[in-house]
Amino acid sequence: MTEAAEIEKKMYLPEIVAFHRQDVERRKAEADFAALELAASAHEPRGFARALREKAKTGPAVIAEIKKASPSKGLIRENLDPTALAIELEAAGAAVLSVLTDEPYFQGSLGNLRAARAACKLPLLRKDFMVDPFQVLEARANGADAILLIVAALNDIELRTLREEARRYGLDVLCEVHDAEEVERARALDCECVGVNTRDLKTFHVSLDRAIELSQSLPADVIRVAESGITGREDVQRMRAAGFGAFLIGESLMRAERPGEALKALLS
Ligand SMILES: O=P(O)(O)OC[C@@H](O)[C@@H](O)c1c[nH]c2ccccc12
Repeated sequence: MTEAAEIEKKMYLPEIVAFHRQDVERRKAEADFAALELAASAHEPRGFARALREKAKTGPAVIAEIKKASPSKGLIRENLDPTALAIELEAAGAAVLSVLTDEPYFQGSLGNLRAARAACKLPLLRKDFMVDPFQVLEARANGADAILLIVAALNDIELRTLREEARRYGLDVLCEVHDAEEVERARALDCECVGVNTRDLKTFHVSLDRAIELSQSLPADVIRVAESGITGREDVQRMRAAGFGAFLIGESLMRAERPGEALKALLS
């Protein structure tokens, strides 16, 4: 079997989502809801979409992602220090940050989210597989300003429920799509940001061209985010010319010895 066929057979997304559906039940059973609500109301959301929109007026708005590992790439950055990274990426000109909080597949944590929040003033995206409204409360309680909704992972009722919950908690939504049908399903949700993932989460195949094609059909009034596989200034410039205002960049920053310098080079 070819490597691509091997990966395709594994179908990571359904496996990851199934894990989170179970895990969230366990966490809910153990949760102190009063304490979470208190922590959530103590966090004043920093305005994720607003920061992206502002930055996109004058140049590429980068969502710099703090990510230690991934199912497709394995370990990306050993000894990942969310505090140092948040400081460095803020100084280098990131518009906002994305922090992986999935533990088993991306080696992230809610602790990393809290550390990033304490270390910088940038708005933060909780990057995880949201399947239950409980995770929205958890997101705000741990300092997130936005959540990710992956259209491929959820049915329309779940999407609507999670979107409403985000609104209730004052969090913005980055809605992730990767084909025309998903764009249509996303339209009804009226999210602040729509991200086209150039990486198909079922096969891990990356295609910037396909994302560029899809950018034409995105709703006009949203912040258009190009996600994944962006490695250089040329990629950013090409995607920007195609109508993307914001860029979600993880691996190419996390592999750099000095992620701040790598970000500055991307923005130069
Ligand atoms: O590391 P990259 O190729 O620059 O990609 C970042 C981001 O787009 C990617 O991590 C991502 C996009 N959608 C996701 C959903 C879940 C977890 C991770 C992701």
